[in-house]
Amino acid sequence: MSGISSADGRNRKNRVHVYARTRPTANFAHDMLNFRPDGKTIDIHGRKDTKRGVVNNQLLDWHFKVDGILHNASQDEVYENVASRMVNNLLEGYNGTLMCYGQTGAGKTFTMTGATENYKHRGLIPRSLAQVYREVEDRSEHAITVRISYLEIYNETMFDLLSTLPESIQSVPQMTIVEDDQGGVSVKGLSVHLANTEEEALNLLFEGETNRAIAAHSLNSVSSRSHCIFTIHIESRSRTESNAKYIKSKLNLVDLAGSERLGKTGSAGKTAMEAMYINKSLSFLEQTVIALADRKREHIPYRQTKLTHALKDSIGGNCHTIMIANIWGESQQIEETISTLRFATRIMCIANVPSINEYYDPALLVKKLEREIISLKQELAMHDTLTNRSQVSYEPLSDSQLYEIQRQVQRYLEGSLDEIDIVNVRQIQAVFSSFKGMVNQMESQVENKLRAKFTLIDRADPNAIAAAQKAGVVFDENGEVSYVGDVDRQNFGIGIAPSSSKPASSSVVAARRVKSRKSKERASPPSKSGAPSSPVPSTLQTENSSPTRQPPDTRESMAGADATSVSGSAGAVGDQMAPRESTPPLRTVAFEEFKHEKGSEINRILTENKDILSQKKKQCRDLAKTINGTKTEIDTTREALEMKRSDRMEQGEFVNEDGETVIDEEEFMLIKKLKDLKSSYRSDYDELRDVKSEVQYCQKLVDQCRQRLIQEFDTWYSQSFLTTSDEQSSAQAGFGARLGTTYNAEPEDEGERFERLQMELLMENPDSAAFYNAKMRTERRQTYEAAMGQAQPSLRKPGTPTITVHNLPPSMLVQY
Ligand SMILES: Nc1ncnc2c1ncn2[C@@H]1O[C@H](COP(=O)(O)OP(=O)(O)OP(=O)(O)O)[C@@H](O)[C@H]1O
Repeated sequence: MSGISSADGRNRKNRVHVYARTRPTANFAHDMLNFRPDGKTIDIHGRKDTKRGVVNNQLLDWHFKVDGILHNASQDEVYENVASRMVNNLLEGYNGTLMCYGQTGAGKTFTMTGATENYKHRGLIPRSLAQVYREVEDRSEHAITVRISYLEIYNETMFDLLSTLPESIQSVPQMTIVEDDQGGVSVKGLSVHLANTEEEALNLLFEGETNRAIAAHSLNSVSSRSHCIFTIHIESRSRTESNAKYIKSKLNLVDLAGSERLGKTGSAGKTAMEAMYINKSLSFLEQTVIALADRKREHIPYRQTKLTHALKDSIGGNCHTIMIANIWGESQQIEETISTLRFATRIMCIANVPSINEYYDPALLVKKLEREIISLKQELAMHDTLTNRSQVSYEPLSDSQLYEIQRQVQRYLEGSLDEIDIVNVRQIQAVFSSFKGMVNQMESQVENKLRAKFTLIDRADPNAIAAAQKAGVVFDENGEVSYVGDVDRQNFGIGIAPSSSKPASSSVVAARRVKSRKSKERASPPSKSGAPSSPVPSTLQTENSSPTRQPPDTRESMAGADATSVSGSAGAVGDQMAPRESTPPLRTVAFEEFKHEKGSEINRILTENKDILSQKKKQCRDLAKTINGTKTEIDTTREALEMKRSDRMEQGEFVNEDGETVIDEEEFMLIKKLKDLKSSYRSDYDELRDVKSEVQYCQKLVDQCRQRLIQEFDTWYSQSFLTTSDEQSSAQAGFGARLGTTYNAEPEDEGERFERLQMELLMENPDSAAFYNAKMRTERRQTYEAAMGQAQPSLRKPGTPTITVHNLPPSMLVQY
């Protein structure tokens, strides 16, 4: 009978590799051990020996297939075949593990460390170190540090072979195996030594060897009874690229304790105990290997012993792993050989996917990103220069820039500015935040005003509801106000609390104590059925009848809350335009109509001025482009001229009889060109200054026209739709519907009224920026009006001649 042991995944590239190395012996059992010519298959023919027993009585022939057989191989050959590539990979950032496994005396230590007396016999560790330092030297573009650690596991206790040896096992400093987030393993308490040269590294190896615990053993007087892990740690950073990336890798060179079975050693006492620990850890290593090879297994019993735990990240995973199965080819050792090869072929089934261990230094990464930002900014600045947007800056906005943006937003809201100049993202953010700030400010102003006038009734508060009901307020089944009793209407006004003042669930009905109210006639009497049909002002009707309450313009609805006649947000446009006693049209809708009828002349002038303004702005942009082009040409010409001059100086100057320097034609042409360019630069620059002044002036005219249009509209609107003084005062209080809209008989202009209201509101806090802004605006307005004098177009009387921007001397604009 025969059986063949091999790895299921032997054709897979990414798996643990195994080489069988034989210990040379004069008594090699040629009749039992045969190596096939493929250099990979070992045939074993067992003799039935009932006295000694065989590994498996059923099988007499075994065939093991490994990755290579190193029979009578020199240390050099072993290194070249097994370790050389792995060391190369180590320097590239791959982790690697090289293990020697086999029975006591099979040559594990000889393979790993070698014989000290003969240089030729040095093992894998010193040879690996030599190659590491050769590679370090060859990779001068990298700053590579090499560190060494040497761990021994003896009877389940860990020793640091590179620190002072403890006097007894009790005084061994505690070391623990720790795992990081990426599954990496390290031994806490194990010293890791920097080794700058090969010599330093070899010294560490010898120091560790001297410290290695050695127990006398019946089979071999120098046999090691412990597992030893010699680790070379590499950290490599590029010297040329100043990036944050670096690699960190390690190569474990593991000399496992002898794997022979307890019975064979014939040991007793302390040595028997050692053998028990060794067998236990190797048997757990075997279990771990079996579990790792089984892809369905979820739990891998790494932690069962120190050995498997310490090697957790070194067998399989992202690491290159190679095992050398040391065998002793004598007939007496055949069972151990079979056992070793069995284990070795099992470990071949463990898959691994080696990968480079790259890390990022956070501090360097931040620095790198900062540098990248700077260079991107420079690139953007260059781009802006090329596209004539040189005024764009990517630095945080200064206080004065923020103030200017705030001012522009304010003017935009007032309607005196058409566009806000934005050239970069920071400005967009600042504009939005300015809008947000102003909306919040206005909301709280209106809310405060409402709170000053209304009593808010919380729907969740039964006492408040009862008090309101007592006063005549009727609530429907949804808790909405449906009716306000006639008697108490004299004392209570009704409104809806602003949505921002309370959460919707506890939203309130607001009842206001008013001085007097004569508009009872507007409230319809209760219907015949007794239920109040439409007794409340139109706002309430709209609010209550709407099945899903639309979010109206907050300011409009807040203004509406204060007035019985309001510009409601519901209803079709056509409805809004029809003059109704209780519901005037939406101001925006009415304004559109006004612009095309009553205010058409003012609107025409405004449009005309806006067109001129946009023409002037375009002219300004074109001129700036030309000027920038001329400037670039001046620079280039100047540079060429300077080069020409320095050439002339180098060659020696020609001077005529009058002592004047003689220049050649080319230099003369350059001088002439430079002169012409400078002159056109100057004249374009002057023109630009004038056009800029005209733009400023045009802007003012447009602003003024717009103000007049609004003012005229306000007058018309209040005369057409709002009749009683009571209603006018109510509408005035609702100024938030459109900033600064007024309904007085002698209307203030929009700006004045806004300023007045803002001043009133801000008097409580005169230090605030808004107060300062309002004050500044008033002063500016006064200056402006004084400067304009009679030149101001009268927009009240259509047909009055207006002054267009063309007629105004730039000097006057500059003064302004
Ligand atoms: N390939 C080899 N060439 C020459 N000598 C060898 C070879 N392999 C082993 N030996 C010799 O065999 C003896 C035992 O080897 P070694 O100590 O390396 O065995 P081991 O497997 O490490 O044993 P233990 O498990 O007890 O540590 C040593 O004297 C060593 O020099």
